[in-house]
Amino acid sequence: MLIFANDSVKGKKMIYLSKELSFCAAHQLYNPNWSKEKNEEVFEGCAHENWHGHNYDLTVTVKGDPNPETGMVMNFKDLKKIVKKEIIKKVDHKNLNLDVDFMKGKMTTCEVFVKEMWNVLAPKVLEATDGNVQLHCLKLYETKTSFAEYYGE
Ligand SMILES: Nc1nc2c(c(=O)[nH]1)N=C([C@H](O)[C@H](O)COP(=O)(O)OP(=O)(O)OP(=O)(O)O)CN2
Repeated sequence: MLIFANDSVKGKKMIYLSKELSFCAAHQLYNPNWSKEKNEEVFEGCAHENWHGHNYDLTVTVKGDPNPETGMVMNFKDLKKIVKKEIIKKVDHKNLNLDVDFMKGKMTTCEVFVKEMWNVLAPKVLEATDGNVQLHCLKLYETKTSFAEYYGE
């Protein structure tokens, strides 16, 4: 089902609401079209054939107007449920290269990973809020000092 954002989302009283979630996953950065040597040259230790792991931190930010009756853009609990169901359960304690449907055949860099998460989450947030709330930003920390942000464009 295709749901479009309601006009109110584009209004001026928009509030940005964020929820942070964490997960652990294994991966490898490896381009199958390149030689082992080239992969090791470009990706260094991240190309190691027996994988390596990260403790990822994901910040999900949505935007909308507070509902006049609840005072909420969206209940944090509902946002958490969506992210857990659509993302965390699929990636936590998994191998991103082998186990995750939405990453099949993709490079598992922080950039590609955050973009693919967006493609999964954006329609689910709209659907769950009848088009009243939009995904605004995903911020994915791969390490404490390395992260990618995506705004859907
Ligand atoms: N553009 C990208 N570059 C790198 C990615 C990536 O996803 N996108 N990933 C890696 C590694 O997998 C690694 O997780 C991150 O590397 P790095 O930031 O160097 O990690 P460190 O823990 O060594 O960082 P410090 O500088 O020690 O804090 C590599 N590049």
